[in-house]
Amino acid sequence: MAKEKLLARMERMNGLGNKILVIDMRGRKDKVTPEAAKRLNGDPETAFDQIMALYDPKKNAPDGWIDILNSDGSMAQACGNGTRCVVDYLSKKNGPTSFDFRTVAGALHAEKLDDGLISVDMGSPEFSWEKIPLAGPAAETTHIGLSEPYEADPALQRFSAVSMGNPHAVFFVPRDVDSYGLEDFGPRYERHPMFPERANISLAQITSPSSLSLKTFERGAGLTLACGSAACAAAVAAARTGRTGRSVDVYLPAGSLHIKWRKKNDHVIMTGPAEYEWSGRVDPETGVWERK
Ligand SMILES: N[C@@H](CCC[C@H](N)C(=O)O)C(=O)O
Repeated sequence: MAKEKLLARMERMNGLGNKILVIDMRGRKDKVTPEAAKRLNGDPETAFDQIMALYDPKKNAPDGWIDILNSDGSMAQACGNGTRCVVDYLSKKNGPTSFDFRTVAGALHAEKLDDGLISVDMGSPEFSWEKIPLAGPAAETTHIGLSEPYEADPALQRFSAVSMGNPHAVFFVPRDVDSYGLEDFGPRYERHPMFPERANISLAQITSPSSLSLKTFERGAGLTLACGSAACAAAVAAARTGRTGRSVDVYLPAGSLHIKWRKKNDHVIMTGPAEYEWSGRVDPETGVWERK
């Protein structure tokens, strides 16, 4: 008789509505495959924005290595909301409150705070066109003119580019972020020839020197209710262009994230909630799953 495959523990969570699956791969040799990701996303019960696959600790990552998969099966270098979900999962299970992970983008430190919120050190932003990356030289990445094809509205023809480990284009808009039809042009902008690795496309409306509203069409996942790395990118771009200070609340449909861009070490600290929904088990190769 064929040996039954050992399923991996899977937690359905969300970070301000950003749909996350945490898959605990510690103690295993196999990997969560892009095929499994696509299958899980195709099922309405497990459809997600990102999978956070937690592997055994590696050098300089005492709490584990994290692979991030988008819902189209592609890999991402950063996921702020997903990182908070991993911290919530581990702090409930084992009790610790301070974590050091690693991803393809490097070290990732996070902490569960006394009030239940979770802070993630998202590292330093990068502004050079090669690192974002953009397709060609841009001396000043604070104000970049989008080449055609673009939307008729002038606010949608100029962006700030930031890498938070992953590529972000932030368009500062004068009106409510919901009034622009991001769902229509997001797919085209995500794959615009100026972004060789595609990009997360955000609309940001400044609402005060310490707050902004944000809507994001995520690379590899589409329109989502929240994107933590985009919140960091928008906050950094806003401060860099003098629109806000370095400490802001970023408002999303399900609540807000606090973003602080530290002067002392250039790191961006994102603080917000994570929410558990349900638990299950999954075959990481095929994406066949069951609810506990
Ligand atoms: N939702 C995430 C960002 C996920 C990665 C992104 N789609 C990409 O491909 O870069 C977040 O909370 O940061």
